[in-house]
Amino acid sequence: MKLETLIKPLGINISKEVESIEIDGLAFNSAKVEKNFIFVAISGTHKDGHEFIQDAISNGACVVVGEENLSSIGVPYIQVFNSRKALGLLANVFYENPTQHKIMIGITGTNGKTTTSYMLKHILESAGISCSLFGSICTIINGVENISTHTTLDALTLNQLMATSNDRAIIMEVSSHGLAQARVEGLRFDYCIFTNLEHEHLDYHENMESYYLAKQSLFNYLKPSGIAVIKSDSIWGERLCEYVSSLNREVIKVNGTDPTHIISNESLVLNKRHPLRYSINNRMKGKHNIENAALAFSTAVSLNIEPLDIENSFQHFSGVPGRFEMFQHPNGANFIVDYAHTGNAFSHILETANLYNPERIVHVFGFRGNRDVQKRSNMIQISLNNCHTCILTFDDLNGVPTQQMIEELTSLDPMNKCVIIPDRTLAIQYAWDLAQYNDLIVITGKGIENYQQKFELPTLSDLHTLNYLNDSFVHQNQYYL
Ligand SMILES: CC(=O)N[C@H]1[C@@H](OP(=O)(O)OP(=O)(O)OC[C@H]2O[C@@H](n3ccc(=O)[nH]c3=O)[C@H](O)[C@@H]2O)O[C@H](CO)[C@@H](O)[C@@H]1O[C@H](C)C(=O)N[C@@H](C)C(=O)N[C@H](CCC(=O)O)C(=O)O
Ligand SMILES: Nc1ncnc2c1ncn2[C@@H]1O[C@H](COP(=O)(O)OP(=O)(O)OP(=O)(O)O)[C@@H](O)[C@H]1O
Ligand SMILES: N[C@H](CCC[C@H](N)C(=O)O)C(=O)O
Repeated sequence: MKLETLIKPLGINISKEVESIEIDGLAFNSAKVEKNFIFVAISGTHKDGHEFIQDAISNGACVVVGEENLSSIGVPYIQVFNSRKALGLLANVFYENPTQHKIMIGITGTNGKTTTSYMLKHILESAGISCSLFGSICTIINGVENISTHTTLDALTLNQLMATSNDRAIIMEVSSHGLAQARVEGLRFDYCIFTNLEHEHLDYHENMESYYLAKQSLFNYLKPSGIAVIKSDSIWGERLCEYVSSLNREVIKVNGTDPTHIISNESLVLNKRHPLRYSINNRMKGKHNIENAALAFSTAVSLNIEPLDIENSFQHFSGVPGRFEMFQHPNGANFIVDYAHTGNAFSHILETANLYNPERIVHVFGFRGNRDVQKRSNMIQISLNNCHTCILTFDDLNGVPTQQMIEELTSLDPMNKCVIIPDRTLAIQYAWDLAQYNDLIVITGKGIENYQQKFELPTLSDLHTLNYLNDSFVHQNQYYL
């Protein structure tokens, strides 16, 4: 493709000679550059792509796009205001606007994106609309599933993959990181859905306000005919409705679920346009899942799918891997595996668990390393308020040293109210052994993820020396040795 065509949406003038350069590909990582590629230099969180320009040129870059004011780099250089945005726009043109004829649905919010996306895919496919799915668990394109590396992939990969989709609709989760990093730049949505906003990712975003603004920015990508479907009964939801209206885009407000049917057949009351009560047989229990179903339901109704067909489709909905999945212990105790990793999600899951009237609730969970630490004590408090036994364990450490994580867990539990078993397998084993008929064991944080990043536990004598073997560690010894 000629550079002239490629850079049109950037609105930048270049010489005729440069315009005629033939481009064979794009890369934003110097190691991935090949002959006749454009290299887009991005100033990132850890590295600065501008420092790799010469590597990129050695690998074959014939044009470089970047933010810095550079000259004489050896190949034509195009300076832009925002390299990440430029990457999205270039990728979209290079892959020939792969989504222009598709029904594009983007879902954002702290919790519920994956669940809502699975529900919507199921409803749409039951109505004969094939869907590609991009999200935290996997990408599914033309029915082929691949494990995800990110909730929202980078702009280049997104466009590359979308160009391979023969499906009629694309349903994608759009994370706040994805929005802040312009990973969806160049895409346009027919529907943008907002689930909720809770304390999360404040390791990355400065505060709730900037976290909200990142989420809000998804709605800037609505087509002029696009529709926002917003869970509106919160301050953030209300504010978002006002914002979208100010953009002159249609808003469907979703609220009003019926909390009396949380674990039986659920009912949901939709927006003002459809003030009807629908009853769905949702195998995913909990008020939060009624909310997710209501968002999926409202979007589908707006796509002209008959409410009765939607109700019927839920009869065959098999749920979402790792989200409120129930299993039974041979002795009759029940297990719930879930992906809850915020205080609000804990409230939903544990309140739902309590509705089963178990003898005891035992909760196993940890905290991913190098992520929002401010949310942790609230999560422990909610767990302690709702459970008989809380077992704190490791989630993925993400580079945090084991001893530091042990220290962090112990300091979060100064009164030794929790049992601390760092090795997650042993923590689950402990809960398994503890479980008796009518108990409910809730394991949260990793959901369907069937791996645990490798870590080396300190030896028992190290723990003694470091004085970590306080009361909460007592139970661990028998499993640790
Ligand atoms: C903090 C963060 O989000 N980082 C993401 C970001 O990396 P970055 O741009 O900051 O990269 P960097 O390492 O600083 O490098 C800067 C630039 O130098 C380039 N470079 C670097 C080295 C080199 O030799 N040559 C070279 O060209 C890099 O390719 C890059 O363009 O862009 C990369 C490409 O898209 C992502 O892989 C990377 O995700 C990291 C691994 C990550 O962990 N992200 C998480 C936090 C994330 O995005 N999570 C959300 C889900 C959140 C939710 O739960 O809602 C997600 O959407 O997955
Ligand atoms: N509407 C909701 N409100 C509050 N909590 C929810 C809601 N939906 C799901 N949850 C909780 O959040 C967890 C994650 O749900 P889900 O995977 O659907 O969200 P997500 O937004 O995709 O999260 P992530 O981006 O971290 O993968 C669930 O396992 C459940 O505990
Ligand atoms: N098990 C993890 C889930 C992380 C969710 C993911 N969306 C992220 O933060 O990258 C936790 O308890 O924090």
